[in-house]
Amino acid sequence: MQSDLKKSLLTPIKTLTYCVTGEKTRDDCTKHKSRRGSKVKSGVTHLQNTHPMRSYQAELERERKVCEALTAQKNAERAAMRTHFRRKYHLSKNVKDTGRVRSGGGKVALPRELAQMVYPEAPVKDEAFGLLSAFQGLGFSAGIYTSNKQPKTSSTANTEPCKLMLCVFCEEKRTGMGLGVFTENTHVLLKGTCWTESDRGSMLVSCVRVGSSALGRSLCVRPVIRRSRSSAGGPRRFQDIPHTGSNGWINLLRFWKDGRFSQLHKHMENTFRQLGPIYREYLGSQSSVNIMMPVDIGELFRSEGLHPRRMTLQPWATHRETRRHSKGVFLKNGPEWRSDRLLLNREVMVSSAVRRFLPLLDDVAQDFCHALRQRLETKGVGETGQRSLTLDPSPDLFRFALEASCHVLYGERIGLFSSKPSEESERFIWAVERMLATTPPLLYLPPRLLLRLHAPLWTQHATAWDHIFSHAETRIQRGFQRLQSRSGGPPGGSDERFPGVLGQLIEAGQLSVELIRANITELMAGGVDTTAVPLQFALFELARNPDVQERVRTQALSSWKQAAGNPQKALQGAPLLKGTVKETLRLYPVGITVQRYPVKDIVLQNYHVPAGTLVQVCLYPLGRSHEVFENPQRFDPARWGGADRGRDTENVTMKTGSGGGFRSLAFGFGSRQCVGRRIAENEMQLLLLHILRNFRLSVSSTEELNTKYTLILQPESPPRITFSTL
Ligand code: HEM
Repeated sequence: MQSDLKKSLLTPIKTLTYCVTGEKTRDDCTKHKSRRGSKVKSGVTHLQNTHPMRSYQAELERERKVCEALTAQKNAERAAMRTHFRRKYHLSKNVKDTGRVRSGGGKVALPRELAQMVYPEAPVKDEAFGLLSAFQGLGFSAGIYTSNKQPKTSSTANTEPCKLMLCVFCEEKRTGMGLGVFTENTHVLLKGTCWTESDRGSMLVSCVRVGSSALGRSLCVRPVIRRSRSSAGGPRRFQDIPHTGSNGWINLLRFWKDGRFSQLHKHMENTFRQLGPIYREYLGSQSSVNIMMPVDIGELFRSEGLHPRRMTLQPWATHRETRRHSKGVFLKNGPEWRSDRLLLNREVMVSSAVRRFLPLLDDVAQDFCHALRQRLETKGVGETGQRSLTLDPSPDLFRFALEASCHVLYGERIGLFSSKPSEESERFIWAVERMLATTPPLLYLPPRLLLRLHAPLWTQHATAWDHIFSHAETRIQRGFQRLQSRSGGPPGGSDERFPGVLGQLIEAGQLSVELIRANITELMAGGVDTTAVPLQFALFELARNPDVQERVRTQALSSWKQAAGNPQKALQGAPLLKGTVKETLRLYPVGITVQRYPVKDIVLQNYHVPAGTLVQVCLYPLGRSHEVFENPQRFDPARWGGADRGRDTENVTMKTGSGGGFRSLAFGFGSRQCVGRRIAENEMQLLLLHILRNFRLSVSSTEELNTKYTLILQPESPPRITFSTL
């Protein structure tokens, strides 16, 4: 019975197997088919039960299980990381985490490097980046350091054991996830990319995840990728631009936690080193593409359009809106900006305007030196005529900048070099400093919400602005009265003195009173710290480079002599003074970025960047880049061509097509560049001229100055400088 049953079942199965495998002749098959007639059909329904199909299905099932296990493991890893970071940063709990960890088998075996990051024994260098890169291998959107779509790499190739590496370019040791060994070109970076010593900028090495080998193993390094600008496929996609993590809020949290806002310039420099000459950054709700190479800046400049736009400083704009003040050129955009800007250019940018205000700046600079000489005589040490005094010059420089601004803008001296400067002026300086310091943290928060909440940060910011406005208002009122009394005077007896930019604007009568007020207040607010701070850096650099100081002095003295008291001629004959200002701003750019929204799609570093993207030119890394400047650490005013008198080689090297220019950008570029540029440049050069004529500068330590960023770049603590009479 049993054997009968076996036979009756096995025979059709065998026959069908032959049909499928072809082990027997086709004839057999057909013979059988014809013999069994309609039964064949029912045989086909059993096809799935045949041996090869069963094994195939079993294999599929095995693979599915492996796949599920891998996914569970991957999810569990992510969950473990999330839990870790949630705990660490006190973020709200996600119920999925425990579920995922359970589905991953309860005990999640993290790759060794990952485990080290989650439970570090010793903090790794550059921890914040380590945390970010921890997400990289997991394909977790919050922290990918290189482009989010990495090219696939064969898992067999170049998977070498991970080790501690030394990057020959930045000479930093790298540890953590994604480390790999790369033999051919000697060095490799774990987080993203690095330029090789021999071919910086074009050879990139990046970490990629290699299929399932990333689970339980480290990431591996793929071979050098040559990035060709003329790649046959055209520019790469915007999404492929390397970035510092796609979750802006996590990035923002990290920025706050690490106090990275005050070191934004250094952060940018490091990020370029790690990711190459272009990267994207998400911070809170903002995102930008950051660049630093002159060739890219040239490209950006050519796409800025007729009404170039910068990133709006929202806290400033909100202050104007809530107080119902008009906005000046700094905050305006479009045709409105352009018409105001053209009128202002006439009063502060064109050479006839410069000729008008130069003598006023010269007066203030000479008075500064006179007051300092007197102080040396009374408080300095040494014999009469050879006195020296060591001091922190920053309070004096702030007073100088305010006095100079008031003289040029209002045509008024406010007596800040007297032994007892007015309290009102001191309060103004304090208000500008407060306003600048409270701006960066407010940039990433909604000011109107803070206003409603009466947040102290917002209150401080708004109060500082109110103070700046009331200071300007008093002077503007006085300016109007002065002009009225002047126009009411006897015919022919009018006062021919320069009435200041304010007076010029009133006389021209093309801007409304409200717009004059808005613009003059902006010029006042923008004109003090921006010049006082670079002057600190300039004095420090001259003091710690005595040879440079001597060369600049020699040229300045001879030019001053020849100019016979004409400040304009004196500056023209001493281009090293201009070089000193440029060199100072190269190393210590006041505003660390210049931003633009291109009006058309552009290609930067062979990546497509759509119109309307916020692109930031990062001035600090640019000024210190070996790619752009020879020996960038050296303070060398002659690099700008001042050694042979009267030539401004910046213009000579300004080859827009090749990006040959676009190296000295502290004042921005194009039609939207700093409107106070001519005031600032001349003010600083004249002060340096008179200081070098009067004093020898020295410092006790030639160590680098630590810097911090509070909307402007400034020394962490002001340098002390010794002034000795010549
Ligand atoms: C060393 C000193 C200074 C530096 C480095 C500096 C830098 C800058 C930069 C980078 C910009 C943006 C330019 C752009 O987007 O292309 C700017 C804009 C501006 N600066 Fe300055 N600045 C300085 C001094 C001054 C002074 C003395 C004043 C006023 C007297 C001033 C008033 C302004 C104003 C009103 C704008 C907005 C211009 C516009 O949007 O049209 N700055 N400055």
